[in-house]
Amino acid sequence: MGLTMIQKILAKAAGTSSPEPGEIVEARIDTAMIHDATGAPVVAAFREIGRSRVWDPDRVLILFDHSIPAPTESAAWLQKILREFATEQGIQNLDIKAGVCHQVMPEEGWVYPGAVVVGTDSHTCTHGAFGAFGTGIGSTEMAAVFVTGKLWFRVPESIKIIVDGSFPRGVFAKDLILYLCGKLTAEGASYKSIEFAGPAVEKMSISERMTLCNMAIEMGAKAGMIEPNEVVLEFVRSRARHPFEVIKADPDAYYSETVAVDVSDLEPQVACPTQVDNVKPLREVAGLLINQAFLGSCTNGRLDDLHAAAKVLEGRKVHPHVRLLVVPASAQVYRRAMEDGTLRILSEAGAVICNPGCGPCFGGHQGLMAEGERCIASSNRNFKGRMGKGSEVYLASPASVAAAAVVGQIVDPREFFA
Ligand SMILES: CC(C)[C@H](C(=O)O)[C@@H](O)C(=O)O
Ligand code: SF4
Repeated sequence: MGLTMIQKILAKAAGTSSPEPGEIVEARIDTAMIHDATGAPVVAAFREIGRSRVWDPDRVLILFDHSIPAPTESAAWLQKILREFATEQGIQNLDIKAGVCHQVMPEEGWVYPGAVVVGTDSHTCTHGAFGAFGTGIGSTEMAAVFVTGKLWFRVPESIKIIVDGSFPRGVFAKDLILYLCGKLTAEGASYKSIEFAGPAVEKMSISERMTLCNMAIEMGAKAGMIEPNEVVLEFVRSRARHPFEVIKADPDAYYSETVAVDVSDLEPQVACPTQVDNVKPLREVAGLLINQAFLGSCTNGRLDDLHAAAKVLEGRKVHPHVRLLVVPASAQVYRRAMEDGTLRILSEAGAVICNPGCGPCFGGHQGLMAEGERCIASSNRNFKGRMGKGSEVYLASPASVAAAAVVGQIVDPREFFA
């Protein structure tokens, strides 16, 4: 029996030949990332272990993204702890302004095919878009990684999702992943690795691949992975911090489940409060009034997402009862959107453009809601009270977010793409 992508990556990182699903392996870590929201407990756990030095300061990355610039004194305090830790440990890779960790890591070459990437953030699964094994870990696990450079994993089984067809106008990768969350449910892939494949995925841009892998965790998956194509390889070749090897699944690999989808007749989707798998065709909730629209996050805060929104918003105005918050996922995205005129279009339409980071996605700052208010968001979670106690979040594509911002209610975005 052949091996899946995750089996092969773990085999290489652990120096074993063919680990079976369920087996425990100890893998070498290529990149270890902590951020401002979860970094301080890692430092505390590291101190408790009693070692003085991290195993390799050049493989440790500290990013400030959740609450930047610090909106509270306690956020500033957590960041101070990390700055001091970086200085003490000789960690050069600390960035306070680059943007959302999962966007910045590939941009800066921390993610490449075959790499084992861990972060104290659940959406570290995004990095499967580059053929890496990325996964979120806890703070004490990260402290152990800081000491040893290794971590044990139970080798996951894999689910294969084969995507065929071409997206209709106004329907995007985000609609596909929302549809899949609804179909597989929030526990449907618990501790499994999801491999996305098929002709529609092969054609996808880096950004679309990231959107898919980003939400693997919303189905409970340990990882989401896609075999890199030439576009991905071209991107990583000029950036990768270490030599890498492209790892593909064997043709006769074992999958616990195979799901086939054709996107040709997919329609815009929305995940209704308060679970990511509470997914409906968007038309079923069309007409719901919204107070806020959020375009950003590690799911959909990239240049093509801003472009999709700009296409809807060009020459139009954000509805007077709505605040549209645009938070580019990274400083690079921000600059490109500035250079190509996208930010001007969004600003002229009435959007509030914030500095790169997580912003309102997790209810941190830059746009919380009052009780009874409703937001349509391009992010990945709509849990109870996430963006403010008693408020509601509907998850959708950037196009659906922009369309709702114009009309003041949830509306089918396809009419803007006719
Ligand atoms: C704050 C952090 C631990 C959290 C996560 O791990 O996902 C956040 O990024 C989120 O999206 O809810
Ligand atoms: S953008 Fe949102 S989902 Fe992504 S890491 Fe930040 S808070 Fe988490």
